Amino acid sequence: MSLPPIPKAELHLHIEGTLEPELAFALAARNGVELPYASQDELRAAYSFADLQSFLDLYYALMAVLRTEDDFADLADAYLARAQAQGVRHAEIFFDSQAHTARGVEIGTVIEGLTRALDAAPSKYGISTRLIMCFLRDESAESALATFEAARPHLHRIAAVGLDSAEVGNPPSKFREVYALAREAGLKCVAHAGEEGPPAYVWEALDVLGVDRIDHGVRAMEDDALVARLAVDQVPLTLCPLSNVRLRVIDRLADHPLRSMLDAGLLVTVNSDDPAYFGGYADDNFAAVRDALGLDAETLRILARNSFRAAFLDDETRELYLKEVDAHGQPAA
Ligand SMILES: Nc1ncnc2[nH]cnc12
Ligand SMILES: [Zn+2]
Repeated sequence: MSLPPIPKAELHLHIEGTLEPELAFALAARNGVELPYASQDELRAAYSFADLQSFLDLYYALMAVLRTEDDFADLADAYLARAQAQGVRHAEIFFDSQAHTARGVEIGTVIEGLTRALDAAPSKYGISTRLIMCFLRDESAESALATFEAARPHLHRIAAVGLDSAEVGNPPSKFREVYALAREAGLKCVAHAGEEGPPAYVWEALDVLGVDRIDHGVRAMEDDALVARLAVDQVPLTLCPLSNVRLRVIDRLADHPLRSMLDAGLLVTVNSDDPAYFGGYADDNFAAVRDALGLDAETLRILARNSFRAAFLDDETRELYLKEVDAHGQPAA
């Protein structure tokens, strides 16, 4: 009998990136939205990306089907069901508020819909969750500030802020002010940096925004002083291996720097980013790096432990999850 997937936390997951073609077509029919694809297969055939921007174009276009609280609840519920099957015990979930408010969907609709599914997740799927509101970095700093103010009545639902979308030309320092407000409000802070952008963006995320984690950060490996800083401070990096191949950050999975990052003493985790688009959920990413990089069971256990070490959990819950990882694959006591 094969072992169930190792228990893990997923820390880099865009809920809009879990929209599978089947659900996209179902929501399109429910909401009377016309999709520019004749079938699910035709839509899937469009999932071939030259870079981050070519993915983002499709990712934002498909969001047109998400309109009501029920839509967001159904989207999150479908993700949680898949995550459970992949051994995910805790999920910290991004959402792109501005991508919805720009289409006339209110922020409260998004947050209430998502939290309905998230609130049910512990009893329904045995998964604890956090919500992370991302600012779109290719929108203005003023738009991020307005988004944060619009979210104020909902901040009890939000654990952290993040920064995503088109990286190059949109450095973290552009968002200094809104991150200061978020921290003042008691939120944790993360930011995508060093995916397509240079190591300088990772430095800015650390020193200007004061982030608690870096999302991606693969390009940090180009800067030895930055690697030393990340190692000394044990700043978690949320890697997304299958995403990096699909968005051509690297050519082949075998070229992924994950192993050198571990060897450099970095606190790296493995995540799925936008699994509906990139060919795999959390455990699929674990299996892919295991096979491509020849990782042994102990290294996979370190990655699973790292995911809980890097999560926004209280110490007691973190310890419980770490015990689950250690017990995985051991004979019952
Ligand atoms: N991989 C990614 N990088 C930046 N923004 C994103 N939004 C959704 N997926 C993203
Ligand atoms: Zn991402």
